[in-house]
Amino acid sequence: MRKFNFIKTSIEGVFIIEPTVFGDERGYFMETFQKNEFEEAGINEYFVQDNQSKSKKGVLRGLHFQYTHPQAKLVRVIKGEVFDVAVDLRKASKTYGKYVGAVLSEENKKQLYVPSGFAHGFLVLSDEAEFTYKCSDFYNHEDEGGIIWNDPEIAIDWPFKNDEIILSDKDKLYKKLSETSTNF
Ligand SMILES: Cc1cn([C@H]2C[C@H](O)[C@@H](COP(=O)(O)OP(=O)(O)O[C@H]3O[C@@H](C)C(=O)[C@@H](O)[C@H]3O)O2)c(=O)[nH]c1=O
Repeated sequence: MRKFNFIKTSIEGVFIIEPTVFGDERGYFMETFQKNEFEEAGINEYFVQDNQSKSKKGVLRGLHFQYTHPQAKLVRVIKGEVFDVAVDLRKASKTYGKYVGAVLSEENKKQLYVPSGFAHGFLVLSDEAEFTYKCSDFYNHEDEGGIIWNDPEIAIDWPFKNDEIILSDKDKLYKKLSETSTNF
């Protein structure tokens, strides 16, 4: 029996992944990652770091990447609901500068697989959200990069208005994609 449904998106290599959920009188059980099925779907990653964050409503974390140690990410929500975004930064890609957006929630249990060569970010839609993800390379502070969340050329259709959005000081300072030199 298959444990995951891999749904292709408008960007090559990005998948929405739906788990098979086994409910019973105790609650539920699901697998959240399994090497064999992911590899069959074309996702060949060796994940080396797992992260978790909690954020309040309106918090937008992103759009982040690492310049020379890019991280593929497998992301999901364990509490609440977010709008999650992956922006294609792969120079040779026919969807360069385009994005995929998906609502991920505690309820729908969907995951987003974001390959290396993407910027990633999310906006919290619920009162609070706990977010967890696997990464294919280690965090490297010196290597961190980002793109401003409201870059008009990417034109992400965030579900909240500008004045409802809470950013870190670092995320406020990022520039547009056209002013950022990446090498993916
Ligand atoms: C991301 C990260 C942060 N930190 C530390 C650095 C800092 O003191 C504190 C908070 O870091 P940040 O503000 O960068 O956290 P955050 O804004 O949540 O950064 C994350 O955003 C999402 C969208 C991603 O895709 C991730 O890859 C990562 O960039 O945690 C680590 O120690 N390891 C890590 O892997």
